[in-house]
Amino acid sequence: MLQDETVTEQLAARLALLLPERAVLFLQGPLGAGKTTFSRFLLQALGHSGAVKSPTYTLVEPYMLGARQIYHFDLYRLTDPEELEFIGGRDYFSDQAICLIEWPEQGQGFLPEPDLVVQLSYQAADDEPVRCIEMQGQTELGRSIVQTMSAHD
Ligand SMILES: Nc1ncnc2c1ncn2[C@@H]1O[C@H](COP(=O)(O)OP(=O)(O)OP(=O)(O)O)[C@@H](O)[C@H]1O
Repeated sequence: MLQDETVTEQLAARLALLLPERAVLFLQGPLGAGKTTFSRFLLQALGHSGAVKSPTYTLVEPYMLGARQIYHFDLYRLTDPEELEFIGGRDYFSDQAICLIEWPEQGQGFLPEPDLVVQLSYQAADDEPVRCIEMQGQTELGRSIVQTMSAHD
């Protein structure tokens, strides 16, 4: 699916409506593909107002939105997945929370199975950047989210 910011915002808003209190989302794609932008739109759709801090240095940024706990991870700077242990990773993942995880490849072996993989890609074509977002459901929850979203495409 081709994406500009408005389409990305709408997609994130639709996804937000379908997320239960506990879900694990992997946000994958190369540098600059739009992972943080997608996270920002999703957090805003879940009720966050104001800036979204990039958790590149802190690894994780927590949000309490209404009754919902959300953890936004950026694991780009993780050199060893075991570092997640030191920041209390297992507690985050066992919580009743929505975990948005950028660069999940860096946490391999330590992260829970994702419900949904959001794959973002970016290509420069004739000066016009072309962005795509694909969603893949990996659990029953993830598959039902993808099915519901595709039904309204
Ligand atoms: N759907 C979109 N439409 C237009 N511009 C976008 C879109 N998504 C992201 N951008 C722009 O692309 C740039 C990179 O986006 P972003 O920081 O979200 O990428 P990222 O994948 O998180 O990068 P990194 O891996 O470096 O953290 C930003 O300038 C952002 O405004």
